[in-house]
Amino acid sequence: MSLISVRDLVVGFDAPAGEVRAVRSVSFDLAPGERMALVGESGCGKTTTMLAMMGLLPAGAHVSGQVLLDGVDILAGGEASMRRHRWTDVAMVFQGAMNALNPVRRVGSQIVEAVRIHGGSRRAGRDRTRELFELVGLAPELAQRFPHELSGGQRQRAVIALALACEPRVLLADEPTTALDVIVQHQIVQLLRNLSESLGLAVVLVTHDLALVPQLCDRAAVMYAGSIVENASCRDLVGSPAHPYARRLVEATPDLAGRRRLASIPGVPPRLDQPLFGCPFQPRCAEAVDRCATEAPSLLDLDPDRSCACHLVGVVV
Ligand SMILES: Nc1ncnc2c1ncn2[C@@H]1O[C@H](COP(=O)(O)OP(=O)(O)OP(=O)(O)O)[C@@H](O)[C@H]1O
Repeated sequence: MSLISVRDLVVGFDAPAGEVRAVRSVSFDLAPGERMALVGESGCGKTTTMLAMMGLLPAGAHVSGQVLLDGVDILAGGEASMRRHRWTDVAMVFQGAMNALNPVRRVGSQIVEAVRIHGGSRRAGRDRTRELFELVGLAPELAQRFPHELSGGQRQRAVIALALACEPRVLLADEPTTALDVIVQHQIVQLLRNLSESLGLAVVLVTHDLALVPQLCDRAAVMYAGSIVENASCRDLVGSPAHPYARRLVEATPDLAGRRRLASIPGVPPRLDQPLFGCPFQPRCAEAVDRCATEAPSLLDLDPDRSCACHLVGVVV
């Protein structure tokens, strides 16, 4: 059985011009220790999906669908149920988290506090901090430092340690390497991989940088305008992307495109506060046919390991 399954997740936000439908029926499953990426351009609904899984959407958000943990829908029980599972079962490293540590408190004390909030003693918090620092590759004495006394990479390790304080089974990592140089990026990705392997931690990596994905993940779901348009193993997605948008993403990623000519993706994603007709990628798709403008494609299985939402895939691509 899956550890965590997202089923038909829909999220809308009230906005002056009408409801912003940020997530449109997203579904995926994650087994213990599995690592999946959620990839796509800015604004396609990646962060909103993660916040919904944490029960941390802002007021005014409408959510439907299910988040099944061990087969039980944790969304259905409202905030009380989310509070039981947040941090202890599902934890998140937020976008820009390196700046999210409390600047006036020593790093170690922030982890002690997290353990205490969840019922542990101060002593247990200190022991856990030592354990976590070792786990994320930080020298124990760094626990006494303030966040500004750490390097960017050390801060991100501390943020990951904080997220792991209550031994979650699922870690949602939202752009965890943004603002880090390439070498440190690689180290953080390596750390997440080691943690996943040694702890059996399931990881969702949210990123717009497809080049990072094969370094960490087994599979990737490509999101466009609030929907998953392709879900495949990293090897298939990078080696032979099926959806035209996924192909453009691969071509637009220097490290993956190799010596291939780099192509940018012309046009912009559709507004999410307007009704969408047909395939949302159709206005930007060089291969679109008449049907694409009027009929929304469903996400269909191409084989047991890959699904894709495109009228052309499996026909003439
Ligand atoms: N609180 C909110 N109120 C209204 N609209 C919102 C709110 N939060 C997000 N949105 C909109 O929802 C859509 C999806 O945003 P989201 O942040 O999930 O995308 P993303 O793929 O994570 O992008 P990024 O990589 O830039 O974070 C965007 O159009 C965004 O403007």
